[in-house]
Amino acid sequence: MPYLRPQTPVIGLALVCTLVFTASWPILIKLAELIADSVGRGQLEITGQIAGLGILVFFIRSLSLYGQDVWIAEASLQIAHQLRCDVYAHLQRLGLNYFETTKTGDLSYRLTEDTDRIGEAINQLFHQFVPCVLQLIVVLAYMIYMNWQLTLAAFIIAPLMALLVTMFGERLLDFSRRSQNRISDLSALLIEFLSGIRLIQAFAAENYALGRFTQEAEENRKARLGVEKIKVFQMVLVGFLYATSILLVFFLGGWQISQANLTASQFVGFLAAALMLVDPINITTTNYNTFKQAQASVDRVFELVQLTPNIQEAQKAIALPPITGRVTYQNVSFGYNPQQPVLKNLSFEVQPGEMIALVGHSGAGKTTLVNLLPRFYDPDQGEILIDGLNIRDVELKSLRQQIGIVPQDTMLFSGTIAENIAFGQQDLDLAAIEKAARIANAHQFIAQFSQGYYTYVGERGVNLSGGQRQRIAIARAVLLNPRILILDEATSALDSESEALVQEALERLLRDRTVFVIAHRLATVRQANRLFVLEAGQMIESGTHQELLQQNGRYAQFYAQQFSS
Ligand SMILES: Nc1ncnc2c1ncn2[C@@H]1O[C@H](COP(=O)(O)OP(=O)(O)OP(=O)(O)O)[C@@H](O)[C@H]1O
Repeated sequence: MPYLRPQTPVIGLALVCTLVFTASWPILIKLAELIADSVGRGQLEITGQIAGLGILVFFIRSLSLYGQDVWIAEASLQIAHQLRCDVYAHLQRLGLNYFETTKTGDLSYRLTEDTDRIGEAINQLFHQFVPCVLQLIVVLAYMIYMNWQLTLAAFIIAPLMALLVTMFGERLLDFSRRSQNRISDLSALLIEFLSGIRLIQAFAAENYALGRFTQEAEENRKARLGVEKIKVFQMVLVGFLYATSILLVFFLGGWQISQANLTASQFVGFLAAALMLVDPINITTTNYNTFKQAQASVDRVFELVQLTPNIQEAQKAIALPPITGRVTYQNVSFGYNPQQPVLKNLSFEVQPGEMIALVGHSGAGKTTLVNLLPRFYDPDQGEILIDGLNIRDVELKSLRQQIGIVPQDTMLFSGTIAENIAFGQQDLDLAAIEKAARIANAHQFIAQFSQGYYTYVGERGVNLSGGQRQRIAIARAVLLNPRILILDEATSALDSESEALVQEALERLLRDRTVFVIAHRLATVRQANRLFVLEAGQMIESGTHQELLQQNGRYAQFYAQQFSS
């Protein structure tokens, strides 16, 4: 309803057209009766006049049909569009934990196909269903007025038809749900396989992938076949019952004519009316099926709307003022699931401009520790403060805008290099983008492309090397100019020239900021003001590289394993 309401003026206009269209039915029936009469009597002039009138009625009908269909299309497409945008906006607010456990293909299917199906159902509701129901009522009323006995004969089977259609509708809903879930699974699998095609080819796993794909496609075929069988069976049955009723009408009509209770032309008029019911009966039955299928889509789409983001803004959240970058963790504990704590009672304070290198074995909790700072997750216990303000009390956007992240693998979105550097910003300031790219040692390679900053990257564009991507990510962070920076150092080795360029760019980026770096390089740990050594979610040592080496504790061991060679 909230989506239909804004469209009421447009739908209202369409319904006016529908009424005009419907009103033409009894007129046409009357004209059919009159023309049959005049043809029977051989009155050519009157036949011509009636035909002329008929053309006028058909012309007005056509105009109103056009208005009705165009306005309804406009309203239903607008509703589907609005719904799609709203659901996407809602999805974006859900926490990372949701996306980690959900298949992208499934979500994308719900936002594309399912939403379309809902729009299609709304279109059919107003474009076909309402006009057909009105037509049924008007024509039926006119038939009763003409000859109630014949009408009764024609509709004696109607309750049985209605019962069958409803019964089939319920089964159809069930099958549609299954079928839509299946196709959604198929599209999820397809996205997974296509994005991992390198791996599939590298492992010569084509047959394995094809096997899984075929199996999923087969399930989809079966589910679809179920839906189609129900629809076809229902259509055939309704058609059979309808034909039976018409034959009954012929029998009763013939009897009435033989009794002189009915003239042949009246019978033609009645039959014309009865024929005008064929389409609406067929269409309303098909529409009913479409609605049942759309109901499954509505369930699937609104299931997403009902998800509540696990990261909520406080009711009286304030915008985080420009920060200096002091970060405090107070007794922070966190686990992705409650039974398995990943961070255990962490407490530390980092001063503005300090560079902290996080070191520890894989799985020690380094990424998790920094993920809590932009509130990708909230701690189960304890508090995190920035400049003395609890991050739960500030607006998410203002918090995240002041924290820059340079990930290990840089994701490039389809678009120009300039758009990728100024990612998330509405207006592109090319001078600032170029300046950032120069600081990030990226300007040189960008300038070599014939389109420069307007070169298309990502899907359908040029592919950049690992080192180039990293420098784009650094340029992004330079442009954002955050006080706090999180850097996940790439583990994959670059060639020495590229490595030197990235290193130099990083050194410029890190200057005068509070930095958390998940360190994989010796140069970084040496450069850091302090190292935090994590093990099983606890900070077991902290200090400078030299201090920790002198302590000859866990870091010294770790250093010997990781860096000394
Ligand atoms: N999204 C997640 N859901 C559930 N468990 C997770 C998730 N991310 C990480 N973990 C678990 O939390 C623990 C810490 O992971 P984390 O990624 O923080 O370690 P790390 O020190 O950054 O490791 P690495 O150096 O390998 O990246 C690991 O046991 C990991 O399996």
